[in-house]
Amino acid sequence: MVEKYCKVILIQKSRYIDKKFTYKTYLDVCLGQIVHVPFGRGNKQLEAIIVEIQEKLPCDEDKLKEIVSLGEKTNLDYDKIALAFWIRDYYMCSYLDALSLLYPSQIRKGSAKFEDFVVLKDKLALQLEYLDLKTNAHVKKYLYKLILDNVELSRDKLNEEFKGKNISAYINNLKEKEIIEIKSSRIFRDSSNDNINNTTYIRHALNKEQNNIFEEISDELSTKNRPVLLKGITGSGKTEIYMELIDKMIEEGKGSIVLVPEISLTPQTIARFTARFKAKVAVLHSHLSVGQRYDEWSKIENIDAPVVIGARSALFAPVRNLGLIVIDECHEDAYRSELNPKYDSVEVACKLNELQAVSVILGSATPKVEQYYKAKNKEYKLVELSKRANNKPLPSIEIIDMKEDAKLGNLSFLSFSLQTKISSAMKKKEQVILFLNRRGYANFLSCDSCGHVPKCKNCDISLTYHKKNQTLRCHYCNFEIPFHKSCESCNEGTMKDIGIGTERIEAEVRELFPEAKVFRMDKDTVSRKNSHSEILSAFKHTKGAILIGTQMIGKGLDFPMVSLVGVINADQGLNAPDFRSYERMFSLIEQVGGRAGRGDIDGKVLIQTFSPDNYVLKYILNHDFEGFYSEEIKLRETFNYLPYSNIIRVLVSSVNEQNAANSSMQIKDAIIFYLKKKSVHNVNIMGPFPCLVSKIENKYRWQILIKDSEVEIHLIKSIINYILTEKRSVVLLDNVNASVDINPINMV
Ligand SMILES: Nc1ncnc2c1ncn2[C@@H]1O[C@H](COP(=O)(O)OP(=O)(O)OP(=O)(O)O)[C@@H](O)[C@H]1O
Ligand SMILES: [Zn+2]
Repeated sequence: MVEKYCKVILIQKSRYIDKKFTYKTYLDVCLGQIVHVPFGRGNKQLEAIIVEIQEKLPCDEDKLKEIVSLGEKTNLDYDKIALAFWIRDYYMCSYLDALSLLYPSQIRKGSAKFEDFVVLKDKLALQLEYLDLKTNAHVKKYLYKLILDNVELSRDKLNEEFKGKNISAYINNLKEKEIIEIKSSRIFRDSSNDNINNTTYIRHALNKEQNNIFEEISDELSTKNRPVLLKGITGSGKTEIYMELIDKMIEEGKGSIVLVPEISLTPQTIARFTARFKAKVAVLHSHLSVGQRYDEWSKIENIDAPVVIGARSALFAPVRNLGLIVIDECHEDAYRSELNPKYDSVEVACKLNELQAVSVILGSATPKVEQYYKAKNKEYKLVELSKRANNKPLPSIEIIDMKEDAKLGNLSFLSFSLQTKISSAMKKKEQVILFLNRRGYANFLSCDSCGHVPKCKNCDISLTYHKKNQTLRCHYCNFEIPFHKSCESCNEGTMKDIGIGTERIEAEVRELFPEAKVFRMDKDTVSRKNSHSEILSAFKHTKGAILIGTQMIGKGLDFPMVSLVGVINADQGLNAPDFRSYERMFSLIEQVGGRAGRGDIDGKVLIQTFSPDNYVLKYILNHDFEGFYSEEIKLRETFNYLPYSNIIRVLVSSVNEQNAANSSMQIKDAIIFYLKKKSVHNVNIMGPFPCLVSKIENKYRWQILIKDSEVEIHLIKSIINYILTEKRSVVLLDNVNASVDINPINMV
């Protein structure tokens, strides 16, 4: 028997043993297989995944231990393992975290479901038995009839049908006589969404502009195959082009993956795909049970040229012969994981393009500045759709200075102008969308006597007032306390509400427009399964309706009756300490505004602001992405932000504040020490300092920010990696955790 040498990754959470270990074996192993290995001095048996197999003895390894036994085989092949290793290096996570993306523990835990079926073997014999039955043998008669009428009957369904009656004896009797047999078959758990399946879809032939773009993309994919950035204004018909490309893949026998920012927010888009590609489609919802997810995965493995639709993790679905990845609304932050590994689906997809020549299409009306920069620099192929599919113009935009309104004595959160436009839309039975990216009634409460602001007991954040439930709620950890009108701190003052949320806008709109049908869509109204699509479908079918919502309503909605979109507060989020805040403002407003005027009626967007001179608004006014980009990229260059440099954020957290602070100091010292050893002195290291939200869920949070403009990012990363694994016990005090984020989207 030949001896083989396997490098394995232990299935253990500890960062200390996040390395490849070599074992020898005489067993018949394969790559990606789970094995049991002896580990440590006590030779404790642990599970591990094989990531490399060699036939030659690695020279630096003597006295190798031997694999004890074999476990299940997985879908992890050479390509997948290579991708996981890249993810580990790039995003600085553990091997196990990276491998778990491609072989999730949920899939590991799941199992196929089997059910017993009654199968008719001898029809004639059963017919004879049936004729012999006594007239009052009702149960038996009904049972025999069912079996005669159906080729196969699920045993569970039969039990349900004959609830309370024992039919086992009858079935056993037929089995003994060899009239029927019992067969066990695999069944797939139902994971479909009724609202999605009931939608009708009309297939459009591509118009001339779409067709040109389709040809251009096809050309690129068949020759150079760089990632393609499809920049198309809202309503330009990007989705139709994706579908045409997918059709092409199917013809070639290749599978496709379509990523959408959030499955539940895009029922319309999913419905279009399901209606067009039918049984080829597998939808990976985020709320699938372990069993349902397991079944969807095996379905995907077994469909020829499947079309998988899902949120960011669907990128790792087990599609055989993957040909195309489409990332719709590629500017969305949702493509970035905030849990370890903190990967970015767009970057990983582009890596797949490089490693495995998978075609990648990134679609957006407002790509991220760094994405557009890559397209301009020919790293991506840039193609543009500049007209709406139905040739209608983009909605016209008006900016409302709320300071002027206040001078006129308007105390409402809706400007006079917006009120007038809403009422005219209501008279014409058109529809209106009002956008405010904050839920709840008021941002927070403050005592009018002592100024006390109720805060979360677990997080360093003020509580948001939810009027309907009369509660104060933490939007980070959901901690809740009942609302009291009088101040609990000074016992004298009264609590006043400050700022606005969607709940308050809803109340105001109902008061101002009592005739209108009002819908609200935010995290508080969509907690139930399917409630997103229920609200959207109700809105769609109601004339003269107003939909109020957070960023949830900005994605992919295509309602022809919407003539007016109101942005309640354009200034929101602009003061966040984040270099991306202008870019976010531009794309949010452009996207939400893009919901107006998609049908035959002209669209209008009203933007309320207290700072009408903000330069971003100037570009929004003319739908001028190009202008916005050229101004923004200059700022990025001046201040040395992405794409001109990378930011590495080391986040250190602990229940003990002092330990978090001290550990982050030690990490920083260690980074400087090792950089000096490499004779590197000019790295820009900021901090450590407490995060903007300095405590979440009882954990104190400190951070170090490193900007690499001069030095190779690989060097800094490898140093941090070394410190957080090899020197972990030295730099991290008790109960302290550290994680790394490359170019984080969230800096709080
Ligand atoms: N060739 C066509 N002929 C007629 N109608 C079309 C055509 N292509 C697309 N449409 C329609 O135009 C509308 C917009 O198309 P689609 O949703 O694909 O655009 P989009 O660019 O993905 O939009 P957004 O980014 O704003 O969500 C849809 O109602 C779609 O059915
Ligand atoms: Zn909290």
